[in-house]
Amino acid sequence: MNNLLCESLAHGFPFQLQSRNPKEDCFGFLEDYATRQRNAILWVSLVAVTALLLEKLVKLFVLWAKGSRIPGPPFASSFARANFGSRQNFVDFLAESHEKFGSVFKLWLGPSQLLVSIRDPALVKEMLSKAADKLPSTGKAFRLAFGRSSLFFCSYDEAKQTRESLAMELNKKMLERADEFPNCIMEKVDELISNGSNDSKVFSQRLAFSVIGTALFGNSFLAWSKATSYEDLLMMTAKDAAFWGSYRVAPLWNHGFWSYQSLCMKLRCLTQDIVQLSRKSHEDKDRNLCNRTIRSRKMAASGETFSSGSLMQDKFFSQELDGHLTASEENCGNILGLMFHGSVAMAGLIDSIFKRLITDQELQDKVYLDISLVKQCSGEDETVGKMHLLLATIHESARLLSTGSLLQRCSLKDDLCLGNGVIIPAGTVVVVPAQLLQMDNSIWGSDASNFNPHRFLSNVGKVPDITKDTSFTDARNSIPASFSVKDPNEVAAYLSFGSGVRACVGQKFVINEVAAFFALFLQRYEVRLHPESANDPKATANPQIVFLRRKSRMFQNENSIYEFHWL
Ligand code: HEM
Repeated sequence: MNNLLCESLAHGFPFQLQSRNPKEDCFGFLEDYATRQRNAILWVSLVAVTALLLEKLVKLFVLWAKGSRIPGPPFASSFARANFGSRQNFVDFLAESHEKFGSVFKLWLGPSQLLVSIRDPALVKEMLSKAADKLPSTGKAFRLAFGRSSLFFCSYDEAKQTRESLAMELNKKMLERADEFPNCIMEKVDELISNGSNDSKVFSQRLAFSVIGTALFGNSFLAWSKATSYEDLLMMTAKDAAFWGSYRVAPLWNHGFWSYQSLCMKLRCLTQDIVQLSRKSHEDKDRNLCNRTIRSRKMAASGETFSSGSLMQDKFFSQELDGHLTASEENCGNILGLMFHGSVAMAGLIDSIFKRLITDQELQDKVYLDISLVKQCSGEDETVGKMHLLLATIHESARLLSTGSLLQRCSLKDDLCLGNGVIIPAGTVVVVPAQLLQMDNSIWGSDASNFNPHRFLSNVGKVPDITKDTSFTDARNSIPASFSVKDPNEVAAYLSFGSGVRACVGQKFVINEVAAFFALFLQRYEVRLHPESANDPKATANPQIVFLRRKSRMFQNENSIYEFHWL
C-alpha cells in the first residue's frame, strides 16, 4: 500500500486527487491494484510454467544423453511404435534387432519415450529384480475394460500390499487343498465331457475358469447360474478392450463405444453379484460352524468326538471380498484382472499339456504310470510333488507357451544401473522377449524348440519304458526314488511366470492345481486325438480330443500281469 502511494505521488497523484471526486479516486485506486495483482499472478505463473518447461527440457536432454549411450538406432522407429502392442510381430522385430545391436539395445518410440530390450539371461534376472514398476500408461485397455487395479499395471508401491496378501492367501488355499483337486470341479469336468465337449481350447478354458472362480469365490461359484455368461462376457470385453483402448481420446461420439461401456458395466455388476453370493455362502458356513462348535463343546463335555472341516481359507476370501465391495472400482479391477489373467494363462497351459498328451501316446502312458506308482507307493499320503514326470511335463509345457512372450517393466523414480555398465534412464519401458530366451539353443541345447520334459529331471537314466518294461516291480520301486525335478526358476532364462519383484503371484498355485488336476484326471480318462483332427493338417493348432473312460489298465511282462482298477 505504501509503495502504491509512493508510486502515485511520483506520477502526479496529488494533482489528480484534487481534480477528481473521492468516489472516482477510490475506484481508480482499486482498479489499479487489481491490475497489478493480476499482472503479478501472470508473472508468477509464467515463471512457474517456464521453470516446469525448462525442467522437462533438461530431463529430455538428460534422457537423450543417457539414451544415446545405449546401442541401437538413433532415431524413433515408426515400426516399433506401431507394433509395440502386437506381440508376435514385435518379438520378431526384437529378435532381428538383438542380432544387430547385441544383448541390450534401445529404441526410440517417440522423442520422449525410450524402450530398452534385454536378452542376456544374467542381465534380465538383474533387471527384473531391480525394476519394480509397470508403466501405468501401458494398462489403458485393461482399465477401460475392468477398472483401476492395485495389482496390474501400477507402480510397485501401489501393488506391494495386495501382492503380498494375495500370495499369502493363495499359498494358504494350496495347503488347505493339500494336493487334492476339488471334487466339485471334477464333477464339472465329467459333465463337460458327457456333454460332448471335445474342443481342447474350450474345454481348458472352462476348466481354468472354474478353478480360478472357486479359488476366489469358493465353491458357490460353480453353483452360480450366471457363471457361464460371466465367463463369456469377461472374454468378450477383454477382446474388444485393445481396440477401444487404442483411441488416444475416448471416442465419446461413437455409439459402439457406449455399447462397449455398458457391457463393461454389466461385467462389474455381475462381479458384485458373485461377491455377494460368495459372502452369503461364507456367512451361512460360519453360522453352521458356530452351531457345530457349540454342539462339539457339548459333545466334548459328554465325552463324544466330532471332526470339523476347515473353513479358514473360505473365511479369508469372504473377508477379502468384503473389502472388494467397499472400494468397488479398484477391487472389481483386481478381481476381474485375476479372473482374466489367471484363467486365460492357466487355460493356455492346460491346453498345451492336453496337446502334448494326445499327440504323444508314449508320454501319456509314462505320465499315467508315474501317477499310478506314486499313488501306489504313497497310499493315503499321495502328493503331486512326487509325480516327477507329470511336474516336468508341466514345466516344459509352460516353457514352450508362446503367450506372455514379452515381459515389461519400468523404474519410475531411479535410473537402472546394470552389471555390464549400461544405465537405463528412469521412466524407460524395459522389455524382455521371454519367448526368445525360452527357446534359445545356447541356453537349452540344440533341442530348445522341441518338447522334452526330461530337461527338468535329474537322474533320468532310470526312466522305465513301459512298452519294453521287463520288470514292472523294479520300475515301481525305482521311479519315485530315481527322479528329482529341477526347480525351473533356478534357470534365469525360464520366464513363463516372470521373475524378480513383480513375478507372477500365482505360479505355485497354478503348478499345484494343474498337477493335481492331471493326477486325478488321468486316473479316470485316457485322451486321444480325434480321428478327424488326425487327418486334418489345419487342426494341429486346435485339435479335438476323444476322452476314453479308464476302467482298467493292464501292464504285462513275462512273469506277471498287473491290473489296475482306478474306478
Ligand atoms: C499358467 C498360468 C499363469 C501364467 C503362465 C502366468 C504368468 C504371468 C506372467 C508372465 C506375469 C508377469 C510377471 C513379470 O512381469 O515378471 C504374471 C503376473 C501376474 N500373475 Fe500370473 N500367470 C499365471 C497364472 C496366474 C494366477 C492363477 C494368478 C492368481 C490367481 C496370477 C496372478 C498374477 C498377478 C497378480 C500378476 C501381476 C504381478 C504384478 O504385476 O505385480 N497368475 N503372470
